[in-house]
Amino acid sequence: MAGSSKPDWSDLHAKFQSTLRSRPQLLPPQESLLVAVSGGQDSVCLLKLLLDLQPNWRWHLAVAHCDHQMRPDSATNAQHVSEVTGHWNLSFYQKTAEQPLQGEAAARSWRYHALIALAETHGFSRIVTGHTKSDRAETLLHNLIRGSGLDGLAALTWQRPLTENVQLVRPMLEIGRSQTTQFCQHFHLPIWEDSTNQETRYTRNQIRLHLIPALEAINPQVQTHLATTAELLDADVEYLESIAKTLYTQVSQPNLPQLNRQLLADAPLSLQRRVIRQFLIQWLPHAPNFAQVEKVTHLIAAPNRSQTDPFPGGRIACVHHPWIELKL
Ligand SMILES: Nc1ncnc2c1ncn2[C@@H]1O[C@H](COP(=O)(O)OP(=O)(O)OP(=O)(O)O)[C@@H](O)[C@H]1O
Repeated sequence: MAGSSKPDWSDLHAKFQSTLRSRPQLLPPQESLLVAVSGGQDSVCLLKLLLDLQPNWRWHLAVAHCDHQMRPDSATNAQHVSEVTGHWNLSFYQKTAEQPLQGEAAARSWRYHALIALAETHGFSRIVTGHTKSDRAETLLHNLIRGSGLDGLAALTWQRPLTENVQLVRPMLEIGRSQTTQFCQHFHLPIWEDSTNQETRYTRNQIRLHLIPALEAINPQVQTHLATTAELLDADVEYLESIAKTLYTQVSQPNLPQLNRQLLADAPLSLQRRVIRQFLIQWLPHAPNFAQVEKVTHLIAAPNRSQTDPFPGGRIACVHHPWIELKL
């Protein structure tokens, strides 16, 4: 395995460094970074890049691995990451699920909680993941197929707060998976091959193995173009969300589940939907889906005393002019 004390500078090192310089808020010098390493090529590539740049940037680096217990070889996978980390003289933190997790979504949700807990406990301000440009393109397509709005298409942002003290950072969004493959081969990095990667069991793998190659046959640059689309939409989402947030404070009551529909009536539909989504997120136990947001949006112009069916948890939205109220 190639050491990190005298890095053999590659094009990818230069590209990565240039991304960090052009986005100085991502991984500022001396920051404490908890690198989320699955053992796969993307996160191992990320770890080597960070290690090689570390002398200049003086970060405090450590590695976190989450064992979802979803595969029979998951403990060996964790052991592999621990050994790679030891070889590079970094601290290693692991979380193991108490019981095998069911499905990708459950695994992801548990993983983020586990990573946040590790970061909070050990004083890391940033969790850094190996998401690539290819992941961004695949996530955009995945969300498009599911009928997502702008927010889902602005897939995988560079950085977002997870808690008051911890940020999630994805510094490899300009790097494609073929580049991480080449990098790992060039430096003989020890990669853990995920046994589910080549299976088409999950939608995301189907997108990766079938849809992207079909789109690349039409336009070889499709991954870059999709990632650019996500980047553009991300800025639009940020802008719309900031206006919606201001409008929400103007039309809502601080501690009551009420919205002033008279004030909302003149806003564009796009903002009405965003405000109502924020309202439902604040007052319902689960994030609302599109149909639920639509039902409440229709109440803006509905006759007095109109109401929706009950939402999960039993609340209904009803019109009590000029208010839309959530009631039990
Ligand atoms: N078991 C794990 N332990 C630690 N980090 C992990 C693990 N699995 C994934 N990661 C981190 O998440 C990144 C993305 O991995 P992957 O694409 O497999 O996840 P995902 O389920 O699609 O997650 P997301 O919804 O966040 O995209 C990896 O590069 C790595 O940084």
